[in-house]
Amino acid sequence: MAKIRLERASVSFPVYNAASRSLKNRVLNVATGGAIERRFDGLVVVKGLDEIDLTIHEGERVGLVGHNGSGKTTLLRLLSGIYAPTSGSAAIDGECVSLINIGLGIDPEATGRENIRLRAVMMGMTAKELSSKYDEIAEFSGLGDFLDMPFRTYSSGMQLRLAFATSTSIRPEILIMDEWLSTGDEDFKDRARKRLDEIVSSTKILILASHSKELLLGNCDRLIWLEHGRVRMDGPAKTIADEYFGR
Ligand SMILES: Nc1ncnc2c1ncn2[C@@H]1O[C@H](COP(=O)(O)OP(=O)(O)OP(=O)(O)O)[C@@H](O)[C@H]1O
Repeated sequence: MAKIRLERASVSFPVYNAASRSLKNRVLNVATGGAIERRFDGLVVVKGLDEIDLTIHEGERVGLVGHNGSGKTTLLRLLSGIYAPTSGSAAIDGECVSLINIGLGIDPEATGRENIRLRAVMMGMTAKELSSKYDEIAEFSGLGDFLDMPFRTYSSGMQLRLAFATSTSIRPEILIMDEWLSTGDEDFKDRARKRLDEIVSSTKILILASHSKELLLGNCDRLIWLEHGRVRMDGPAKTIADEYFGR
């Protein structure tokens, strides 16, 4: 069973060149950002996430909302295994794929074909899995002969096609997203939307951070409202969306 469990999980960022003398130990009176603190040894740290307790079970579709800097991306990165908690614990059970940065692992000098392989390895695909999916990825990209050209020669839409085709080729148990990837020309947009719907509906756990009420209500049944790196509210999507966005 896929499952996520965070216990008092914090992620803090040390900032070595902060103009720390100007930092007042003020109460948080702005909506944005995590808490900025000066540690006992004088170092300034930003608390991206502050002692989060969270359990997500198989079958849940969870949306993250919150103002800029409230900790959404930090939480997605923690759940994807990009960050480890600086204190507390994070147990992620299940094969997890993050579509947060689909360009990760791309080498601009390598060809499209080589980049499909690079990205696949980064996503944890085995050689056998890749060989069974390779032709489908190449075809979905619609890049034809350009697959033998270096990635740097691609237009931005072509770059996206390749990264998207590769990143959405597996069906993970846990899917992590922060935007609906649907750029590209009309033809690709349509196909991309369909493929994304497929991967979203087959995943056992979805975590989606967004500022769009429509997107969140359309895809999530539970919403978590983050504020200053803490959970402000957690509950049924509609209830929390009404509170956060207003009715
Ligand atoms: N690499 C970093 N170094 C220092 N501070 C960071 C770093 N990454 C994030 N933070 C801080 O952690 C806090 C949470 O940031 P995060 O990116 O998680 O917010 P967010 O909710 O995704 O915001 P947005 O909606 O603007 O994308 C912010 O105060 C930010 O300044």
